[in-house]
Amino acid sequence: MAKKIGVTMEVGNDGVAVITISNPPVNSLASPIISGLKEKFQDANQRSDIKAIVLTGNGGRFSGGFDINVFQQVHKTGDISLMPEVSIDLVCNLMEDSRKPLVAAVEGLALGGGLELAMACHARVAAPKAQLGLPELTLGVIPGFGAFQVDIVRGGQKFGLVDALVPSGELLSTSRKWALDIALGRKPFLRSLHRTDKIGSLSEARAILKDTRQLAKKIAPNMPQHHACIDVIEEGIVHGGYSGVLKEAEVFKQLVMSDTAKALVHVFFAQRATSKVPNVTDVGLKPRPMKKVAVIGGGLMGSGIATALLLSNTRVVLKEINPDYLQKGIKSVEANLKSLVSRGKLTQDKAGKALSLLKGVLDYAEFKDVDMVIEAVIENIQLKQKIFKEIEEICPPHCILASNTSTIDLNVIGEKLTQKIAFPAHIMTLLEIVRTENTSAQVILDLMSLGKAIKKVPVVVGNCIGFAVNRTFFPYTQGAHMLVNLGVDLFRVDRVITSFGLPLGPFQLGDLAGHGIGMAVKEIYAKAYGNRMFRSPLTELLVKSGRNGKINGRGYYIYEKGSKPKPDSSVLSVVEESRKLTNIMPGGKPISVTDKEIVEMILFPVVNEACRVLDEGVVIRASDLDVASVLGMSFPSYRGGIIFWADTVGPKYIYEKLKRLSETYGGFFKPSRYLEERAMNGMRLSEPKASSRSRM
Ligand SMILES: C[C@H](O)CC(=O)SCCNC(=O)CCNC(=O)[C@H](O)C(C)(C)COP(=O)(O)OP(=O)(O)OC[C@H]1O[C@@H](n2cnc3c(N)ncnc32)[C@H](O)[C@@H]1OP(=O)(O)O
Repeated sequence: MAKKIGVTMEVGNDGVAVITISNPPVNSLASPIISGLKEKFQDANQRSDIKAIVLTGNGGRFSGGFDINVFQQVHKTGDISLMPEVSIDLVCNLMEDSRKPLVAAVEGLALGGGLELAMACHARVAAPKAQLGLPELTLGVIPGFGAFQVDIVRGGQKFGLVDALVPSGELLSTSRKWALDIALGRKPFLRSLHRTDKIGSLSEARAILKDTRQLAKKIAPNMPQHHACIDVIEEGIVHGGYSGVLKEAEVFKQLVMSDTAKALVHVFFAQRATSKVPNVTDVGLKPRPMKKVAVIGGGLMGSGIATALLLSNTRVVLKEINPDYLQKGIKSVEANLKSLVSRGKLTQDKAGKALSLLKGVLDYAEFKDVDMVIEAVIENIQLKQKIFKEIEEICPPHCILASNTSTIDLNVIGEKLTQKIAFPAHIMTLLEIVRTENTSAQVILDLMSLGKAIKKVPVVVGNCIGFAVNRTFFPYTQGAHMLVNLGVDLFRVDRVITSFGLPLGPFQLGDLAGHGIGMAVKEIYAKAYGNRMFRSPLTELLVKSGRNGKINGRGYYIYEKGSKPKPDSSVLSVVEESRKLTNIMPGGKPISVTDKEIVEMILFPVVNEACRVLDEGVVIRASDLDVASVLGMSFPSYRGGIIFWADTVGPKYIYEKLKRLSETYGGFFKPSRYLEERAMNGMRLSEPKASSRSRM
């Protein structure tokens, strides 16, 4: 059925016009909707049989905001005139200043521009599950339809954003009545832009803005939209609402064209593209429900996975090898739930309900009717092989067998193994679903659906050591070790990388993961990709000196309860030992590098490996790797993900830099064939290949 896109107006006998936005699935404010709204409001204002107006959305959703596809078109064409004029023409002139009262009847989503339209009305009536929000900052822009100005005068969301909350079935009737009451003078006719009663004195406002600017500088240093919104608010406070609206429209257009907006809009669509898997989601299959899932291993990973499943209402059987470990596993699940409750993210009731779905076991008896098994034991090939051999006999034929390994080849773990799913931690949003030759389209679909149910973003990838994310990022630590062995200060490296936008520098990340694990993982990568590894003895020396990382309070940093990690200057003797052993400093003297060079020596090898991942068809499309890098490695989303960023920097530049570095420092930096080809042919890394060599 064709989508019905448009704006309708129906006028009732009571003299109230109901204007309805219709643009499935989220009633986004595409250009025809905006022109439709202008036309209907003009009409309603002119018609003498209309006393008042109600604005609403079709299909149980008010509006998901401005049409983000338009941002994408502006980015592709560079033509800002594609942005329709909304804030003055529609929001101020036709809505705010309308002679007839307007009431928003809000059900479901009212986001971004959608909420702004509701705020331009003279009152808002909402149904209980309405979701109101201004997510524009996550797209690199600010609310551009006048929201900030209205919000300032309203005194923020908590105070009076919604005038009444009514059951869904009464939403329209109450809104109509409310609109008529305003028209008849029984309720106040409030035009927000004219109000000043909720704004404090200028000096108070300036003090708040000063603090907010400092906060934005601290938490969002690389994101211009956070700073811009403070400027726009200030304009409204100092020079009045209309001035604010004009400034907002001007700044909005500048921000739409910014690199940050380009990157964030790319990530928005890239994330949605991950749910489209050729021959899986387009062949009419339906996901099967996962009612009962077994998790083997109650450690950090296993208990995290169990928590996520329980929260999605799935029965979980948690298997451990002895009562002690089982008790620990159950306690970890309880602690995870408790922490959600204490942070206000879960009610006590729901936590209790989730826990009642958990059953701890020490044998496989419960496995005979499970829909899926997720193995989450330590990274030991023999142990994993033994487990899968045992459960293959017991589980029902439809059961999906999955491993949570992050490094081991799935084909080595078990012949009948249909799946690997990676949950880096229960707090991470990425879910890598690794497809082997044995994995059917149905199983992939089932796992994608389960992934969404547990609020993860599933990305389907091919089988290789490290899969998509860990494989792409294995050179991350090595580049950092190379720099330190060349004489660069390790704490400076961490500082430079965090100011680039990663939450942790490579050394602090190593501390967090634990250096014992780091050593084991390094061996696995050395076996698979040894010809392009930089072998640094630093991790081994660190472990030898009793520094296992955060886990024992000491790594490159000192970890004390209740305080931030402190750089440990005594680790420098370990670093010196490593430098002596590698002996790579030219002429025995530390090299001198700029901050930019530090970023390049660490992240260009990552881009190089990402190119191999693309070349081998480990991901379906380049943008999947962007999403995986953002959600799995916390690569800054405002840089668009690893491939998007590399395309912004330029494949030719990266190729030439790596070539020069490889001539000086060896094979670790040698450009890959894919990168070389793209650089030579002036192609972007993200452009699809003519013929694809896929691992899926
Ligand atoms: C001037 C203004 O101030 C500027 C703005 O308004 S900017 C826009 C502000 N709005 C937003 O940021 C909301 C963005 N959307 C979302 O967060 C989520 O899509 C949602 C919460 C609305 C719905 O989530 P969910 O139900 O999981 O569905 P989801 O898969 O994300 O979206 C369904 C489809 O709607 C599309 N969509 C969602 N919001 C859209 C929007 N604002 N514009 C265009 N398309 C949109 C998605 O791309 C997706 O398309 P697809 O099926 O072709 O992939």
